[in-house]
This record gives sequence, C-alpha cells and structure tokens, in this order.
Amino acid sequence: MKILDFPTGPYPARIRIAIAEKGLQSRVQFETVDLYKGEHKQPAFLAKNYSGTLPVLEMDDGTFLAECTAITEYLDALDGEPILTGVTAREKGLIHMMSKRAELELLDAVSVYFHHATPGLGPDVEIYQNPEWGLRQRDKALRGMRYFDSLLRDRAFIAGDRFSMADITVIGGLIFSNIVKLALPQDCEALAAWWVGMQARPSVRNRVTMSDKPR
Ligand SMILES: N[C@@H](CCC(=O)N[C@@H](CS(=O)(=O)O)C(=O)NCC(=O)O)C(=O)O
Repeated sequence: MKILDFPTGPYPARIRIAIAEKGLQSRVQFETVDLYKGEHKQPAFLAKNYSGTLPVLEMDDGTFLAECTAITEYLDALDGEPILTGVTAREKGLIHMMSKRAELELLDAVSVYFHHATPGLGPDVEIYQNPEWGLRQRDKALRGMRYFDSLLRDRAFIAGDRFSMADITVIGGLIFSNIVKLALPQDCEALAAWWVGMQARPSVRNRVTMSDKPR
C-alpha cells in the first residue's frame, strides 16, 4: 500500500508512528505531496481526497482512505499486535473518544493557529487567514495541554493503561506545537514527562526516516 504524505508533517506523523508501532514498514511505500507548492489543492489530488489534506492511504486495489483516525483503524485491523484502537468495546470507545478530544482540543487547534496566525504554508496556499481566530485557537490548544497534563497526573497513557491511538494523536499535537514554537506551559510537568517518554519510542524518534533500526 502507498501513503501519500509529507514526511515532517504532524498529521502524517500519526500514521508513520502507527505503522512503526505495528511493524508494517515493509508493506508501505511513501510518496511525498508538496504542501508548500499546494500540490494537495490540485484537482489530481482532490480526486483522491476531497478534503485536500494529507495523509492519504492508497490500498493495493486503488481505494483511497483519508483521515488519520480511519487510516489507523484500517492498519490496526490489517495486522495483529499491538492493537492501537482498543480490544474490548469499552477500550475502543474510550480510545476513540480521547483521540477525537486530542484532535479537537489540541492538534486541530494548533493547526488552525498555524494556518491563520502564522505564515503557514505561504501566501499561495493560505488564501484566507483570520489571525484573531488563529490566536483564539492557540489559546484553546494551551488549555488542551493543561487538560491532558491533568489526566497524565493519574495515568501513564492518554486513554488508560497502555499506549494507543489516543497517545499518537496527542503526540501529533505536540509535534505541531513544536513546529509553531508553542511551548508547553511551565506547570504541565506530567505532560512534559509523558512527552519525554513518548519521544524515546523508536516509532516517534524515527518517524521521518521510518528506519526500524534503533538509532
Ligand atoms: N482531519 C485530517 C487533517 C489532516 C491535515 O490537516 N493534514 C495536513 C498535513 S500536515 O500539516 O500535518 O503536514 C494538511 O494536509 N494540511 C494542508 C492544508 O491544511 O492546507 C486528518 O486527520 O487526516
């Protein structure tokens, strides 16, 4: 299967990390779509993903699958351990909820800040910007960081007692925060400690090179 992505992108990172966690590297080829040239807004790409975003998974039968949560669920169903989207009904529900909350309260909020209150992908791609809206989303992301910090004071992972898709989504949010230089609030010690642990995972550390050799 093929992944259309941008190697250093925060949303593509979610899929790169999932692939590495499940040891699927040998089954995937990556094809870069240049966001800064606006290739993702061209008709040829929009025919693959109406929403004009990355990543997109192209299955061997030609089916296109967009949206990180859907792609992760697909990959999880393809292969066995480790399961990233939950085994029991309760786990599946909680992981999906916490991953969606990580999108709404952190990752998507940082993305809006990037596109609206910074130069983003450049004037040829950012054809409409609302800096005030971007700044409000930045403040929302900071509140989201504090929320996840409060959770991590009592648990090791975002959705419970093991690593899951929800952790990967928060990782995506902190990767994006790093790109836009949005620092974690000083008092978010539990989130900071969790982030150090997450960055030590080979799947996170090697996400751009996708090397499965420990560096
Ligand atoms: N809801 C989508 C969002 C994906 C998304 O925003 N991807 C970014 C890629 S990256 O910024 O993370 O590298 C994108 O395509 N941005 C292009 C744009 O918004 O114009 C998902 O979950 O896949």
